[in-house]
Amino acid sequence: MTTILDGKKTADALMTALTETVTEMKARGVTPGLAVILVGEDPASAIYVRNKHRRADKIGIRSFTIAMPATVSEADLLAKIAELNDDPDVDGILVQLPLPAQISEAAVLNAIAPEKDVDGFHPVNVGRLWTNEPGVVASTPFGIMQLLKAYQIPVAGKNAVIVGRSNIVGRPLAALLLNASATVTMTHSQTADLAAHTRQADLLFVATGRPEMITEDMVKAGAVVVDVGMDRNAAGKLVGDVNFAEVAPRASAITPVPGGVGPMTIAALMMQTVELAKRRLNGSAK
Ligand SMILES: Nc1nc(=O)c2c([nH]1)NC[C@@H]1CN(c3ccc(C(=O)N[C@@H](CCC(=O)O)C(=O)O)cc3)C=[N+]21
Repeated sequence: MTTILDGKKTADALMTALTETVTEMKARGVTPGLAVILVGEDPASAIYVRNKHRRADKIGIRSFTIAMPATVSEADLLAKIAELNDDPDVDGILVQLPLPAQISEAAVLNAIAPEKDVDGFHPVNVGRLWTNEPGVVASTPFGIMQLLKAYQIPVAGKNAVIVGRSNIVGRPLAALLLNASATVTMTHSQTADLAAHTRQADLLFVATGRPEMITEDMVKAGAVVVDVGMDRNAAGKLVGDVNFAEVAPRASAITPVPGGVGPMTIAALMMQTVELAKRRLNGSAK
């Protein structure tokens, strides 16, 4: 029997608990505030923006999107970030990726104040993560760790294999798994004999953006499979990076798409926005 790792249900439960925290914070005069900057029209980003605001409204977080045209200049985007860095009502700032080609992603991520960097993409927060110091962590990997925890899936000593080395998923996930004492293998588009690696995985994480690329023969029987993909297949249906129909019967547990990692990413973002806002209650400078 395969366990379906239900991200929607798990996120709902986490958010119910968080609503209580937010209610208490508001009574003490602090409403957590999240600013999202969306440049242009990436479809995955649009889904993310919509679901984020829905979730924030439900739990009492003040969230707003600043939409900028795909043609915006880097200088204008940086000026907007500077304004949000100085806005005392904004606890978290998130710039949706990817950005259009004329804008340097590094310049933008460096411009966000590390204390407001709710995505954990600023080099200071990346450094904290890799040195296992407390800090903000990218929402998708953080959400995945919360999902494993909710299902009491052991991580320490397990062979964790990650397919995909992006800055927003693969790399920070590797750090979190390492901090949780897994034995971590990073694989990517240039890995020789990918299947030889994935077949060793007790825990397999896939974040490549290649629809249904992980097939049954690439998975060890009884593995836990976490699918970070959000792709459209040839028929236009939303699918993950894992061929669910083939792989699910072989796995001990697996995330669905949709309803797996996506809702957990949003839950993680809300949790971290509230964590950043708590500093206002404690009166520390920001
Ligand atoms: N700075 C930055 N951080 C990100 O974390 C980031 C980003 N930029 N850019 C875009 C991608 C995409 N992303 C999603 C998260 C959740 C869902 C989500 O809620 N999915 C649901 C709903 C799917 C649906 O409604 O069709 C699900 O999987 O069940 C989708 C997409 C975060 N990303």
